Amino acid sequence: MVVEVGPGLGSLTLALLPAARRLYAVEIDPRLAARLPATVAGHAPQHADRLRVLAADALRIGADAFAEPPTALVANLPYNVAVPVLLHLLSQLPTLAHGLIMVQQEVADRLTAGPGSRTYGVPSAKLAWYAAARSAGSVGRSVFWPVPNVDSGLVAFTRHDPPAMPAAPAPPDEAAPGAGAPGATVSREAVFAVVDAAFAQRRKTLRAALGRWAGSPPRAEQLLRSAGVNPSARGESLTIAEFARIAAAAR
Ligand SMILES: C[S@@+](CC[C@H](N)C(=O)[O-])C[C@H]1O[C@@H](n2cnc3c(N)ncnc32)[C@H](O)[C@@H]1O
Repeated sequence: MVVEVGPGLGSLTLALLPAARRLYAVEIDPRLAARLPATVAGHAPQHADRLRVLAADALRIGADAFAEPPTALVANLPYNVAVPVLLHLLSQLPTLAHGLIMVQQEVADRLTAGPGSRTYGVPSAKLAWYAAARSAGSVGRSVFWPVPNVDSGLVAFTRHDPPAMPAAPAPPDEAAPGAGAPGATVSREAVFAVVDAAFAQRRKTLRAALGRWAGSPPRAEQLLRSAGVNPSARGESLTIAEFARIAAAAR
């Protein structure tokens, strides 16, 4: 059960159909969406019954649009909305277990970067909440016509469970109630709010960058300590598990 976002004229669609039991092609342009069945009927008639075209915006689509739960995303993602589309689909389609996407090379670098890397940021940390991602190669601009002014990169991902909350390392009098308790859960929205705040001012220490989010820098420092995170660190050095611990400390 494959989802392809932005099939356009259908060149990738035609390559995917032999390998997919069902292919949901999500295309925002109604003229391109309307042409796709005829393209497939003309070039791959033996697989035409596998295709389902959804004339829709991938940024707004939900699980109810799919008659069968999709398990894989394979797409040459529209470059201007690649990250929001990827994160939206991972949030809306819990059955999406893995995928291979082509995006602009800079975006591929950001999606696959780990903590401490210059390119590690909001897309890397948020994707890490959902999945393990790795670079799966690069595609030079010269293979496209017209030649674009960017290179492209392939990103492969495999969904994993969100980080588990470990026991709070701080003494009980410093810890917020319930912070970091074993097995405790924290919402994705709460974790992503910490990620957004930390990277909004990525050059600042977490104590300063999270000041507004926490209410004040001293309160941010208190929460960071109870989460076992150095208040002098910067967001770019934190794993998604550490962001989750900070969010848990604030509950
Ligand atoms: C980079 S082209 C890819 C075309 C084709 N997949 C290929 O590999 O040659 C982007 C395609 O995504 C579509 N698109 C752009 N934004 C979209 C969105 N939010 N939801 C669904 N499709 C979108 C465009 O209409 C276009 O067909």
